[in-house]
Amino acid sequence: MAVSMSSMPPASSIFAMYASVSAFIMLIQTMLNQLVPRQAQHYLLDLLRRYFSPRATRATVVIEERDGMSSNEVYSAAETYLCSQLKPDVQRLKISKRFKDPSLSIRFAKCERIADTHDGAALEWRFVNEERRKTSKVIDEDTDNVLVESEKKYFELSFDNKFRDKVLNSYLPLILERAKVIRAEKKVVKLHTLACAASYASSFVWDSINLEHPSTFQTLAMEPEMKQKIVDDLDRFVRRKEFYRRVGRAWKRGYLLYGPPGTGKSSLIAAMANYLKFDIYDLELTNVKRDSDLRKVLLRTANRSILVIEDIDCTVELPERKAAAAADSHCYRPRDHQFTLSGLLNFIDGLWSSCGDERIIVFTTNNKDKLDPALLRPGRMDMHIHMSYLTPDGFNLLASTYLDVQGDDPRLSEIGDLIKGKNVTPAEVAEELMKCDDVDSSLDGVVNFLKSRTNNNNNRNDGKIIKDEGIEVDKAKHEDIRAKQVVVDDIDHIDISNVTN
Ligand SMILES: Nc1ncnc2c1ncn2[C@@H]1O[C@H](COP(=O)(O)OP(=O)(O)OP(=O)(O)O)[C@@H](O)[C@H]1O
Ligand SMILES: [Mg+2]
Repeated sequence: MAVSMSSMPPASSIFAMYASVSAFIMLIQTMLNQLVPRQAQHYLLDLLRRYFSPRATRATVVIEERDGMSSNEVYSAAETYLCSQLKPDVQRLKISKRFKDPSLSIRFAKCERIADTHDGAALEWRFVNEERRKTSKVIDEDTDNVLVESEKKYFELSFDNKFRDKVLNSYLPLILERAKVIRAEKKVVKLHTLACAASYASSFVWDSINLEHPSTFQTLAMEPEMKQKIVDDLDRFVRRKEFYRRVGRAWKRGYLLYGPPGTGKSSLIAAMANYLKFDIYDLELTNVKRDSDLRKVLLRTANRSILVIEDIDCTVELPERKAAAAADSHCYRPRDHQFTLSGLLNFIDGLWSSCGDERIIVFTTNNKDKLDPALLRPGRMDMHIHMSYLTPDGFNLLASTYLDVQGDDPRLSEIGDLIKGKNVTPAEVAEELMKCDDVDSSLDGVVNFLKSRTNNNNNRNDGKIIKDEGIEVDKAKHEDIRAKQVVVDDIDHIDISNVTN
């Protein structure tokens, strides 16, 4: 962004001003000819000209599309802001829409002038699109994409020079904020997963698709107070930019979600992303072999995003934990990886989080008691959230979203009583609710399902439990894990002791 001065008062007043200044200087020159030596005359006249020449009254800010090889945030914010409040005199626009994008993307197609006002200041924007004779290739630092530039685009923002401070210190920051809000409203949340780019040996790229997960806080069956605490915590986090800066902390927040399979951990992550409109980076650690690779992939994640590491107890092995993990976990996978949990945590706590803003990190586990203490120590994960088996309140919510049956229906209280004391997951009950279209049959199905389950255990008739990823686990071993979880769950229903207010 460059600020330039130009003298642009009305033509008549410029003429009048110059005429009187010139006459005055000529008079002085005549006097000087008689009084002052010739060498000193030049110096004095130069001083006088500078002093009396008219001052610049207009300032122009130039905002180019690119700043070197990076894209210019101010340019993109100005484009978003100005296109969001198009005036009828804008003559030509570019409209596009990618499949699945919810709304149209609008850009200027040719040079345009747009007027705006801010706090008493009249502002004039000019969009300029200059064709280039020669195309040039640049690599976008933000996206690593190769861009072919055949045109130069920039905005010029002109205003009376007396409003210079107002424009730089309040108008442009306001436009950055407005653009952020407009983009957030329109934003399609993306899910990024790691892919190994064949063309760059051992380098990783994030592949992205639109996040189609429809989970929201409204559809999530959880204790209402717990849900509210999470929503409040997210709200507080995103509005506390200044707070984090003031106390010298990286603007990041960590959540540990723990609980049995099918209780909604992944659904909660999707609900968080949909609520905040933050992209998700799903980091599958088994794909990463070294600490250095991990750093590279983390540094390629964007701000306002959620980094998710699922099943952290299974994917990060510490040497001393290998034996125990091999003995009693279904998900132990031998690996030759040269990175460590402490490497991951140090990087997340240190460099990575300090070079970005609004970062959320979520770890999930089915076995909180198997986690390394380094992950659980105070200050590491800000909030520990227990995703529990289904409760009567949770069932009411499922009945309302799946069947449109409300809480005052007498059949719900019967089901609520059956649910108390039984370890059934929301996923299991949701499956029952999906079996038929008819409300009565669905509720009968849930009642039969619940009656078939004995209190507080997960007996199934086949003696085996099929877990995620198709791995079969002995029922006895699984129940041993569940039993431990029940004890842990009772203690740590929800731990928000480290939540800073
Ligand atoms: N709390 C919940 N509220 C609403 N639906 C839920 C909830 N928990 C689970 N479900 C339903 O069950 C499905 C599976 O849940 P989800 O994948 O979120 O569980 P999870 O805890 O992540 O399981 P895992 O530990 O196996 O990864 C969801 O798609 C959703 O339909
Ligand atoms: Mg999951």
